[in-house]
Amino acid sequence: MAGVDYLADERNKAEFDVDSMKIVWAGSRHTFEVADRISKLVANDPAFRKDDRPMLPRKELFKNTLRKAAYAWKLITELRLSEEEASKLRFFVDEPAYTDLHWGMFVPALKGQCTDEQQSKWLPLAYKMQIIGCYAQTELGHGSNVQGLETTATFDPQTDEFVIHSPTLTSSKCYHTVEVLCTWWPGGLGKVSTHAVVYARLITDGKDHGVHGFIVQLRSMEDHKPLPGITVGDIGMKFGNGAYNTMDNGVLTLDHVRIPRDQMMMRVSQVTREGKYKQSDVPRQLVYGTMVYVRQKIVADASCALSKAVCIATRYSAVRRQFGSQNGGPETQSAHYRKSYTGLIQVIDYKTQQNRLFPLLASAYAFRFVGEWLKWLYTDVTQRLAVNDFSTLPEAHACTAGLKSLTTTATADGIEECRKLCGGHGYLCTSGLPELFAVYVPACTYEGDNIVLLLQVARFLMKTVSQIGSGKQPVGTIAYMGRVEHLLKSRCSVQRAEDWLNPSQVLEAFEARAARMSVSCAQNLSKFSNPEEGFAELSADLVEAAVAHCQLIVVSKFLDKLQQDIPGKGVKQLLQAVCGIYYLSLLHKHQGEFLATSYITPKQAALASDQLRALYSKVRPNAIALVDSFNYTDHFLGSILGCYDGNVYPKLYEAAKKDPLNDTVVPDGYHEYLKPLLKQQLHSAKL
Ligand SMILES: CCCCCCCC/C=C\CCCCCCCCCCCCC/C=C/C(=O)SCCNC(=O)CCNC(=O)[C@H](O)C(C)(C)COP(=O)(O)OP(=O)(O)OC[C@H]1O[C@@H](n2cnc3c(N)ncnc32)[C@H](O)[C@@H]1OP(=O)(O)O
Ligand SMILES: Cc1cc2nc3c(=O)[nH]c(=O)nc-3n(C[C@H](O)[C@H](O)[C@H](O)COP(=O)(O)OP(=O)(O)OC[C@H]3O[C@@H](n4cnc5c(N)ncnc54)[C@H](O)[C@@H]3O)c2cc1C
Repeated sequence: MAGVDYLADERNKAEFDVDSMKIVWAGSRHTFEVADRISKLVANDPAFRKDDRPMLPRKELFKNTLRKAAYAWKLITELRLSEEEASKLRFFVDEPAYTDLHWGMFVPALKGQCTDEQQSKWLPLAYKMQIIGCYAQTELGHGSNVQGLETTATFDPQTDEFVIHSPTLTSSKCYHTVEVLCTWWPGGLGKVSTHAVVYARLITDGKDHGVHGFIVQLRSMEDHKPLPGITVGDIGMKFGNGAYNTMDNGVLTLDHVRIPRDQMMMRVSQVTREGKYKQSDVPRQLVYGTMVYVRQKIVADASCALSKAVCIATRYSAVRRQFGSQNGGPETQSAHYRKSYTGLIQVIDYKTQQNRLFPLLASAYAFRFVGEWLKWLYTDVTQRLAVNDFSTLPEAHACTAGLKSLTTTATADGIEECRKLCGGHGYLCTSGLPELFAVYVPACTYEGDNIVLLLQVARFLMKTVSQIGSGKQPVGTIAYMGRVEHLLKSRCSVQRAEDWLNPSQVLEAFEARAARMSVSCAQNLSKFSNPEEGFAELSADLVEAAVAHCQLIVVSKFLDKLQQDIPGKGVKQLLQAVCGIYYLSLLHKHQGEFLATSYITPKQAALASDQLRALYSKVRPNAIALVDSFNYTDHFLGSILGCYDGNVYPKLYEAAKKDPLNDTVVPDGYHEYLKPLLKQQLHSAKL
């Protein structure tokens, strides 16, 4: 059967040019070519094998990751890969490792929070990986509440050093009942990092100046042993087999560890030789800058994880057949399927399957485009910060926080839905979906718990509403609040299902819903004499208003994308249909909010559902081509159910045969545990 493409008929149905769509998905022809080349390099190199991951014991798994990371670094240096190529290599190797924290957080923290002089000392070492760093912020007792961190950095003017110390019960500041309040969670900390950016409360002359970042050396550069005063290790196994267990998330206690004064990251504020605390002109929030950077990256990654799951579920839904007539199949079926599956229905043709799958397919595209836009926004804010323009920082914070929350929640839920869409076989590790879910789901928690982040968006929204009428015109993603009077009064003008394809109508519907929910929250808040109390009491409503605002951003960026020139036969038309599925499925899911805010009528909601069904039919023949456009190799997908040729069943059978349990026909343990049991039954039966 080798070489047969069981999805060929599906591919032949496509009404658009897949090669052009691949470029749209990648972002540009150049990005496509880089990704295509690097993905093949990884797929064809046995050193990057990953199918054994779920079966390896932790120590072996971890050592294997160290080997892969060292080998990847060798390739990067020997092949002189550019930054873009190296990051694609990491992406296609598809294994969380300490290098993520080194490149993704340690280096950005040095860049964003160190002075030029400090950068010139630390960055060259980090770039060459002569030091390996992690981002040590979260403590056992504090993660979300960064202001509440209890590790201290006390300046000692005698020696010109900071004394970094983890609090214990003996510390007057400790309000917990555990004995040691250590740093807990940082990736790369447990076993690898030589250095860490540690966040601690800065104390000078007995005064607490709040949380600041410090560069702390953890391990000897000679023998990798922890330096005096430092206790460090791994925090133990995490959810799932393989999965995030390739990462050494760590625990760290610092017992009066001394570091030179110039290892405080001093871009935002400084401590002088005399111990004087000085604040630069830049806002204090820049201490949180690394998180803004990483949240933006996480949004871009969401479309990758979701598209991977959707690719698997879509291909398998076209392969899998259930029920249907036994008397002859549709003419479009391939010879193989005509023979073996005559008349059975491909599960992708069930409307319920489409109703669960196609909105996820659409979300993968939507998150791709909003991720591209967010990258642009982040670049823009960085350029502004460089010339001391801090005006767009609050919006950048709200957008990165909100979109990180929205996209990771939808992606984690979407991966699990894809597992269910694959029926029983989705539960097999060889489907790739259990590991994908286990690796992905902590994204809802790390870099800010998703609810905590939505509450940040809600604060931003409430602030914006409170400034309406003050003369300060809202701009950017919040500009619609400037038209709030109109949005509160307006009514949806849809009369026929097709009217829901009108972009300005759709945009107004999402703007009106978001504006009305925010204004309603603000009105309710104003009834409280203590605003903080009101905010806490109304937080569930505020989170919903924040979600409405973030969904509006995603919808508007997808619609904006469709305004661009998109070359390739049928590509734009298909993307219009995909975009329609994205916003109409949201409208359907949140119908209650659109109706409750009285912007649409029940009749108009019903017309939206009619249009959504019509779009499912439009997308159905293109579904396989739409997931082929992600251009994922079988290695990257790591899924038998999602393999390109659709030859699922023989591969499942072969993989099962290779399971270690099948190494012997009679299992280990038979003689100790089964035989005596069976003998005993035989004996008692005889009695
Ligand atoms: C094996 C093979 C390997 C191959 C190797 C190949 C080699 C590698 C080559 C290349 C590789 C490249 C790889 C790159 C990979 C990159 C991927 C990155 C992976 C990431 C993995 C992530 C791991 C996880 C890390 C973490 O989790 S770190 C810890 C994160 N912690 C949090 O997020 C805590 C959440 N809490 C907070 O953010 C805050 O405390 C808060 C909730 C925002 C509240 O802050 P607080 O000050 O208390 O609050 P407020 O009073 O509400 O706010 C005051 C004020 O500030 C504003 N604000 C708040 N935050 C920000 C901000 N971030 N920016 C700007 N402004 C902010 C807020 O709005 C308020 O403003 P106003 O006063 O104006 O209202
Ligand atoms: C896999 C993984 C990797 C990580 N890597 C790192 C790392 O490299 N470096 C690092 O420093 N940290 C890291 N972390 C830690 C991570 O950043 C924190 O776990 C995260 O910020 C959430 O904080 P928390 O654990 O304190 O959750 P908590 O805040 O304790 O959340 C518990 C619950 O309380 C709710 N909650 C909390 N505050 C509020 C509020 N104000 N209002 C309403 N509800 C609230 C939350 O929604 C949640 O439901 C990692 C975590 C994980 C899981």
